[in-house]
Amino acid sequence: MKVLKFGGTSVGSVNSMLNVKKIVEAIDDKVIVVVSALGGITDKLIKTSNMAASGDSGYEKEMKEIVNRHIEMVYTVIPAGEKRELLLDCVNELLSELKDIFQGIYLIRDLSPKTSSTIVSYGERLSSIIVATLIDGAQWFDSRLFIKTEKKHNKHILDSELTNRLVRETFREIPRVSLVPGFISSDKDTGEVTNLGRGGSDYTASIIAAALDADVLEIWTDVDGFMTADPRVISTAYPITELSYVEAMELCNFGAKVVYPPTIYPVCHKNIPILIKNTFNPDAPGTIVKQEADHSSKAIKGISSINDTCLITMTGLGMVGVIGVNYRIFKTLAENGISVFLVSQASSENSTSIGVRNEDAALACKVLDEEFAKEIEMGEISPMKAEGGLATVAIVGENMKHTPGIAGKLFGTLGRNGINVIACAQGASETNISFVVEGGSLRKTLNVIHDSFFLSEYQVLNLFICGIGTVGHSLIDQIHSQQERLKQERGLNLKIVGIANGHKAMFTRAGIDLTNYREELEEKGMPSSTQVLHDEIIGMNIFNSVFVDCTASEEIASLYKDFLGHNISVVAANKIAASSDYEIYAELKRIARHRGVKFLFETNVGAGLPVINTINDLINSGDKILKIEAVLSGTLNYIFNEISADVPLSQTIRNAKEQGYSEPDPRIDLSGTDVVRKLVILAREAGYCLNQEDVEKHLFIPDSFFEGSLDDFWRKIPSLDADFEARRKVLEREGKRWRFVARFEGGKGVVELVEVDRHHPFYELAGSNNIILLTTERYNEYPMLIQGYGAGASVTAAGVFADIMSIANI
Ligand SMILES: NC(=O)C1=CN([C@@H]2O[C@H](COP(=O)(O)OP(=O)(O)OC[C@H]3O[C@@H](n4cnc5c(N)ncnc54)[C@H](OP(=O)(O)O)[C@@H]3O)[C@@H](O)[C@H]2O)C=CC1
Ligand SMILES: N[C@@H](CC=O)C(=O)O
Repeated sequence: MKVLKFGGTSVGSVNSMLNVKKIVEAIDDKVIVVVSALGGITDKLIKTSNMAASGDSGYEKEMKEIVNRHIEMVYTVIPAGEKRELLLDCVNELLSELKDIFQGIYLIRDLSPKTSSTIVSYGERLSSIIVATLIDGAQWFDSRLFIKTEKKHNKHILDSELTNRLVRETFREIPRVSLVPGFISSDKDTGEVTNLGRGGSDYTASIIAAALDADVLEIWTDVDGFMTADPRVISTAYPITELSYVEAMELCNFGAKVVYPPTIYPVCHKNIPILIKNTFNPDAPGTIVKQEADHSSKAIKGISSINDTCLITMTGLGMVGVIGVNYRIFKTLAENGISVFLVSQASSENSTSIGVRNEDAALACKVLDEEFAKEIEMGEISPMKAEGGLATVAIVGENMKHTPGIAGKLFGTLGRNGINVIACAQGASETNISFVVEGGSLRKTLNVIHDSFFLSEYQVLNLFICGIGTVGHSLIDQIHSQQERLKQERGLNLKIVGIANGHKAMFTRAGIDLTNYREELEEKGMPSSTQVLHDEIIGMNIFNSVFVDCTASEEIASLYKDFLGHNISVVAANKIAASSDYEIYAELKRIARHRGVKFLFETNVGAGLPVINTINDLINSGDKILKIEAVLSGTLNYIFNEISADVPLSQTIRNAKEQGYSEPDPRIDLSGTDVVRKLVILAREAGYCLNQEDVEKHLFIPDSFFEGSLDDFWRKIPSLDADFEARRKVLEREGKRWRFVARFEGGKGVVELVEVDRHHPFYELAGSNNIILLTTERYNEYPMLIQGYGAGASVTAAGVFADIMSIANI
């Protein structure tokens, strides 16, 4: 025998009603069907009662709507004929009783709890007779006759013993289909109508299932079962196939409103499984709740949350070692009907925090301040401190028991994403870890935990790409072409959630489709500005996020500090920050370390060559960099390799720009600034404190060429062509080549144009290549040499990509 319960949404519309009929009639076994009121009717009954009691004649309109809803339902789901007429008689009679009760309330302006209970009972009484008529051969039973309550502490509590006996007597002979109104009951002494509380229809079904030893209790609702997290917040949440009774209890007690919490106990006691099914998607497997749920699966089964938390904290040295303080706190709160859902006490006993709903906070503080008035007056305890606008999150799962590292993983993940845990609690049962965070962090918190505990086969990195020129565009292309492979083979979901250039910016949590991102940015992007980027990226408060700077902008570099401070890693092709004032460089590194995020800029020197990582590896293993000698400018090396009798200096500069080697403003390369920046960065990474102004520069283009605008520069530069050609010829005759060399030794840096002969290691350096010679304590007689492409779109983008991958750490 099965007990099926259909909730308000399942009997709320014509289609869902017909689904209920189909589901029940398809069952071969005997079945007891418990139904709630038509969706929304209980709320409407309460609202209409309150209106009538307050003398608002608008109650009549509400009543009319209640009447119409039921009559229309009868006309649409029950075919014309004798059955419908009989049903209409019953429905009209109930509705007319209800109308009279409302009128009475309106006249005397009084609404007693007893009348309220009577009124809400009409919802289930009406819905159940409609469904009983709809389902072929169904027999209707009045649950007020066998679900009995007694009054305790001013509340109507189920009398289990009496109810069980009456249920067994009522269903001594179980018809093929029985129809029972859920939620409603009656007082065992007075016979007055009572109820089992909002959501009580689940409980009715569970009581009947347990009393009659049903094979299964099926709860038919409007979702596919218990979900791993709130699907309105977590788009990747999915139904949980199996839960133990304890796990289900933990989840539904705390946020997940799939089942009314008291429902679990009666069936758990009898070891009857609960199957949660979706009336609107009956083919979905749903969630099965039973004694022993699958232990081989993930450590946590679900995440629940309440975005309505106020933390009340009581502190004071006067609490330390004093017996009975907690007893007084909970007694006082209980006496005032305040429910506490989280308790956290320091082992020093000098502070206790309790989580209550925001609406209860003022009263809780007041009654506790009164209870501890003496201690507060003596200064032994401080007045209660209430911190509202918080959210409580719980992770639940029986597999957490005796599994080390779950709390570590949880709090580590939260910390890395800059989520501050205000209070936490874990019971010794180890099936639930609850913690409190700022309300504004709830979405990020749920995403972070869901991603790390449920989607671990797909680690997500959320990328904001700023700058889509030579490097940025190539990077996006590379990511686009590797996205699927990384997902399948490496379990990494690289999601670009923001793209910006100097004019437009676009952001989306779901990830940008990279096929036509340029057109989309142009058409749909919002105007871009440093402030917009700052506010949008921090405002999105998205987990595992990385800001990728492919601009050469000083303003964009000035954002890193705030991004790192908000736990957003930074990957920069832009050299401005790492080569700016030493204090800024050091502070950015400090913030990144402190926040547990990364500030990476490998491509700042030698594009995709592993220069900075190599220096870091040498230093970390105890080596010391004694000397750096290098050609660090791809542009300048290209120019000095390309210049010839046919290709003058000015043309080589234009060619370097076209090849994507030079800076957005090539004067940065030609003035030696780019190389100075690189040398400063290398020296700093090698452990020296060097600033750009400390580097000695011997340039080959007069300073006057860098004055004025970029257009002025392009106009003036051909005037140097003849002189350079004359000097080049002399050099050629001598069998030498120009190399722009950067040197750092003994704390001093120099950049200069050097004429090298064929014996020099830099002589053969082709194209835009870079070369770096590192003399260290270990690599002394024979320095370490790193050589290869030192500029260009694809190699630089690949270097940025490698930095991103090292954040993913896979
Ligand atoms: N090219 C190379 O070989 C290497 C380059 N780098 C570094 O990479 C960076 C990018 O170089 P590259 O791709 O060649 O430069 P590009 O000039 O080709 O591209 C720069 C991009 O940055 C955007 N941008 C500029 N200012 C802003 C701003 N304030 N806000 C948002 N976006 C902005 C530009 O947008 P818009 O077009 O709208 O102005 C453009 O999309 C530089 O810092 C460079 O030093 C590092 C190693 C090698
Ligand atoms: N403009 C730079 C590009 C790499 O940093 C260069 O020419 O080396």
